[in-house]
Amino acid sequence: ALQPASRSPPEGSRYPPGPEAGREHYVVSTEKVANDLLRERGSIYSSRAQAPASAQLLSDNLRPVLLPYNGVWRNGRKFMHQVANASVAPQYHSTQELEATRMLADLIRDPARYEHWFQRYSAAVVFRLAFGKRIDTGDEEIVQQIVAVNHNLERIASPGAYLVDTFPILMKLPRFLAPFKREIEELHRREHSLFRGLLEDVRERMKDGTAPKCWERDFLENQSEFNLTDDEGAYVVGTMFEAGSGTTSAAMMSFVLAMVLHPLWFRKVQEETDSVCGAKRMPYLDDVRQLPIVRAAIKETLRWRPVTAGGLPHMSTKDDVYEGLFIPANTVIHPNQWAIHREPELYPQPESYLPERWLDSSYRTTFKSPLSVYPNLHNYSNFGFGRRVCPGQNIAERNLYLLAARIAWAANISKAKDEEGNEIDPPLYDYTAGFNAQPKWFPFELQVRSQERWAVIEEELKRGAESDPLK
Ligand code: HEM
Repeated sequence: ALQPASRSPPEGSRYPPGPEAGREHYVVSTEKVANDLLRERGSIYSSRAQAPASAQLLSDNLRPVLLPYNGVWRNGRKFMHQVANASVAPQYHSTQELEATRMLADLIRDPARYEHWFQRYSAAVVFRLAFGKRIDTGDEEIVQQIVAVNHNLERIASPGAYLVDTFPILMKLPRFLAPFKREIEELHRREHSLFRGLLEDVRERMKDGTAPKCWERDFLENQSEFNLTDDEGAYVVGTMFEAGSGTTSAAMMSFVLAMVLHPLWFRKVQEETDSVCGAKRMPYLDDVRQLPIVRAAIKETLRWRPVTAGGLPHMSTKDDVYEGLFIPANTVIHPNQWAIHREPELYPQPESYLPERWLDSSYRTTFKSPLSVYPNLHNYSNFGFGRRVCPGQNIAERNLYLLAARIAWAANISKAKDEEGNEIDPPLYDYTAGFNAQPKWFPFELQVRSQERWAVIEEELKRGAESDPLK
């Protein structure tokens, strides 16, 4: 369950282990050990290794996801919790529902671009919450810039991308001898001015009373309480947006893959949404309580194809002993989610997509009642561990249920057919290697279930546009 990693991070992990010299790495492959160390001993195992290229040069020690266990991280974390949890209150339901309707309409009109729609609308939800702006009427250029920031982070944080992560002594080179410094610092300037620009934009709109309630405004109104500088606050909000959009869309792509490969489960999800909502209205967030099959299908998707497959590594800050094993300070612990979610004692037939393991009481290690509450994603290892656990998990959870329920309610999904009418099986595992593991584009068919349902979507689009506070 706890294996030395001989300095190589697990497959799928895209965050670098940091300066290598003499550093120990352990890969954790059971939930118990991950919880024992990262959660129960959270005061020791909640830091991150500081890779010079991504944490220092690109982020200037401002990006919360990469920060060590220090005061800036703690202050940022408090803010993130507060705003993310406030954002799932009932008055924000319509925000997620409106964007979900838009996504559904675009997906039905042009299913082949499903990757684009998932990305765009996962981003749209967080964009609204973070900056009080609609992504479709907002500045398209800003959206593109944020996508570029994400790409840069992924590239620069990839293990082996920059020699300076292996030999931190290279940081001592003067700028004129270190092209990598000039290159990455330029990228930092760009992302810094983008994040600050978004903050200043809300500050300006607050002056004339046109800034809607959003995370940036919450920050500016309570800045002294959160004890964060303008730069720190801008990075907290900016990187919540960054961490929140790609992850949710990656999970949705795996959900569609699961449904194409398991048509019986897709049928069950459809039957459930039909029995709760009928044909005359689509599912809403308030219906989620009554949709255990939808929740199970999502939970099983995340188990079967965890988004952060290699897990985000934590680093210890003190010497420790675990079951007789000495773990020195500054050890990097990789919670390998791929393995954690395939522990056969907890998940029999781990390679199979079996939503029933969350719904049927004969699955003793996973089933929990009542089904109006379980399954859910609370404390689910997919979102990490302990003090570093994903602060956006509640937002992600609602988005995933809502999108899954609505796709099933609105459309039929099936395998694509070749010219001779034979079904095309999408590959079981052909995933991107990035930080967010997602299936590469695959063909499938998606059609609206009836004109009646399409009319409901169009009506809802109209109604949503009229009542949208950001219109
Ligand atoms: C399916 C969707 C998502 C998945 C699977 C996911 C997963 C994760 C994981 C595994 C971590 C690392 C936790 C650890 O170190 O133990 C993390 C951290 C983080 N996530 Fe998420 N996440 C998702 C959605 C979101 C959303 C919607 C937001 C924001 C609105 C968000 C914001 C963050 C931030 C800011 C961190 C860094 C926390 C820190 O280092 O203290 N995530 N997420």
